[in-house]
Amino acid sequence: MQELLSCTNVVFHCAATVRFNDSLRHAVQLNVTATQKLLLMASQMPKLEAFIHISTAFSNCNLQHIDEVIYPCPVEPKKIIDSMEWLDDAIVEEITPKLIRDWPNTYTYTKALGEMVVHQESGNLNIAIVRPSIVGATWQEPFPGWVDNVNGPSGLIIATGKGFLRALRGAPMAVADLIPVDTVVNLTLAVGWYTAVHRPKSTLIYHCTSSNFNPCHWGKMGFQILATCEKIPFERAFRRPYADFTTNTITTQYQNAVSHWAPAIIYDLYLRLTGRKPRMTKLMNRLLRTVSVLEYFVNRSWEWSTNNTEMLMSELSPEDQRVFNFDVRQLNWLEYIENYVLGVKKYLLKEDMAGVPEAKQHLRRLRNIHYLFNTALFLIAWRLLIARSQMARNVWLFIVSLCYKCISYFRASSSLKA
Ligand SMILES: CCCCCCCCCCCCCCCCCC(=O)SCCNC(=O)CCNC(=O)[C@H](O)C(C)(C)COP(=O)(O)OP(=O)(O)OC[C@H]1O[C@@H](n2cnc3c(N)ncnc32)[C@H](O)[C@@H]1OP(=O)(O)O
Ligand SMILES: NC(=O)C1=CN([C@@H]2O[C@H](COP(=O)(O)OP(=O)(O)OC[C@H]3O[C@@H](n4cnc5c(N)ncnc54)[C@H](OP(=O)(O)O)[C@@H]3O)[C@@H](O)[C@H]2O)C=CC1
Repeated sequence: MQELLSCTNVVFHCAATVRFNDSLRHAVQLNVTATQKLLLMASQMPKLEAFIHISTAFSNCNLQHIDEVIYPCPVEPKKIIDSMEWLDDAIVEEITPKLIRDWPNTYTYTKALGEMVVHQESGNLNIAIVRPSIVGATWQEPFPGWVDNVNGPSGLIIATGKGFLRALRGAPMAVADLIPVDTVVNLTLAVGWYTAVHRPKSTLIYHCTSSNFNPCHWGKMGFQILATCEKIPFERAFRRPYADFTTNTITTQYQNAVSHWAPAIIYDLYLRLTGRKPRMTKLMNRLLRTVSVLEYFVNRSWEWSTNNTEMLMSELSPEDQRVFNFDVRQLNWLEYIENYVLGVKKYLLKEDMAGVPEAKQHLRRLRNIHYLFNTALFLIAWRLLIARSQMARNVWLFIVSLCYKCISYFRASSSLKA
C-alpha cells in the first residue's frame, strides 16, 4: 500500500463486475463503493498526475442520445451505498427493479452510479472518464483477432458457429457498436497523457465508440460470422451454422421451440438411448438465458457524441496517432469480423487450423443427416395425411399420374428421335 501511494503517477481504474445479472449488493460493492475507496486512495498519492476511470457507453443506455456529460441518477449513490449496509438480501432483491427503473440490469445501473461517485468525490484529482461500447477482439495489436473471454459477442459467436444458436431476437438494422479492445487501450493511454499533461479544468468524458465514425449493423455482422464459420468451421458442431435475427415475438417463440428446444430434446433422447448422460437441454437452457440478457443491446441503436474523442485525436502528434491509433474510420468490418471469428476459434476454443478439413467433413455429414431427417419427417407427415384425408389421397394420385405421364412422354419422344 505504501509503495502504491508513494509511487503511482497514473491510475487506470478498470476493475469491475461486468455480469449483467449480479445482485445489486455485489454490483454496488464492486462498481460504486470500490470506486469511492479508490478515489480516496488516489487522493493520498502525492505523485498522481491523472486518474482515468473506465465506465461503459451503456451507463446511460436508458437514453437514446448520449452526450459527453455525467447524467444525474434518480437516487444519490451515497444513499444506495448506505442502504446496502443495513438492508438484508431479500429486501435488496425486492427493491432492485424499483431502483434500477429503466436501466436493463444492475451492471449498467451501478456503472452510472460509479460515474456519479467520480463526479462528486473527485476533489482536486485530475480525472477523466472513458466509456467504451461493446468491447471485441483486437483489430491490430498484438495481432488481429486476439480475445480472452466469452463476454459480449464472443460467447454468441461460439454458440452460432457450433450450431446451437439459430435465431436471435434482434433488429438487423440496429447499429452494432463494437469497438476492438486494442482501440480501447490506445484511447485510454492517450486520455492518460492528455489529462496529465493538459490538465483540463473539468472532468472530460470520452466515448470510445464506433458508430459515429464507421457504423456497422447487426445484420452485416451476423452475415459475416456465418460466412466465416462456413469457410473455416468450428470443430464438432452440433448443427450446421445458420442463424438469423427476428424482430417478431411469435417468430422468436416458434424458433425457440423448433430450432432450439426440439433438437436439444431429440439429442438428449438419443444420448439416453445410447446409455449416456443427457446434457443438451441444460446447455440450451443456459444459452437462452444468456441470449435473453444480451438481447436488449441487439434491439436498439444509440447515438454517442464524440467531440472529446475527436479533439484528442487532433491533439496527438502524427507519430502518436500511428502508435496509439484509435481512429476506427480505417477499420474494415468484414475483415475485422472474420479475424474475430478466427480468434474465437483459436484462442477461446483452442482449435487448430489443421482440424479444418475434418470440421468441413463433419458439416457435410450434418447436412446429409439434416436432409435425411427432413425427408423422413415429410414422408411420415404425408403418410399420416393420406391415411386421414380423401383430398390428400387425390392430390397424391394426381402427382403420381402426372409423373408417370411425363416419364412416358420423355421415353416416347426419345425413342422417336432414335
Ligand atoms: C445472426 C447471428 C449473430 C450472432 C452474434 C450476435 C452477437 C450479439 C451480441 C450482443 C452483445 C451485447 C453485449 C453488450 C455489452 C455491453 C457492454 C458492457 O459494458 S458489458 C461488458 C460485457 N459483459 C458481458 O458480456 C457479461 C455477460 N455475461 C453475464 O452477464 C453472465 O455471465 C450471464 C448473465 C450471461 C450468465 O450468468 P450466470 O447464469 O450467473 O452464470 P455465469 O456467469 O457463471 O455463466 C454461465 C455460463 O455462461 C457462459 N457465458 C457467459 N457469458 C456468455 C456469453 N456472452 N455468451 C455465451 N456464453 C456466455 C459462461 O462462460 C458460463 O459457461 P460455463 O463456464 O458454465 O460453461
Ligand atoms: N467488456 C466489455 O464489453 C466492456 C467493458 N467495459 C468496462 O471495462 C472494464 C474491464 O472490463 P472487462 O475487461 O470486460 O471485464 P473483466 O471481467 O474481464 O475484467 C474485470 C477486471 O476487474 C477485476 N476485478 C473484479 N473484481 C475485483 C475486485 N473485487 N478487486 C480487484 N479487482 C477486481 C478482475 O480481476 P481478476 O482478473 O483478478 O478477477 C478483472 O481484471 C470494466 O470497468 C467494464 O465495465 C466497458 C464497456 C464494455
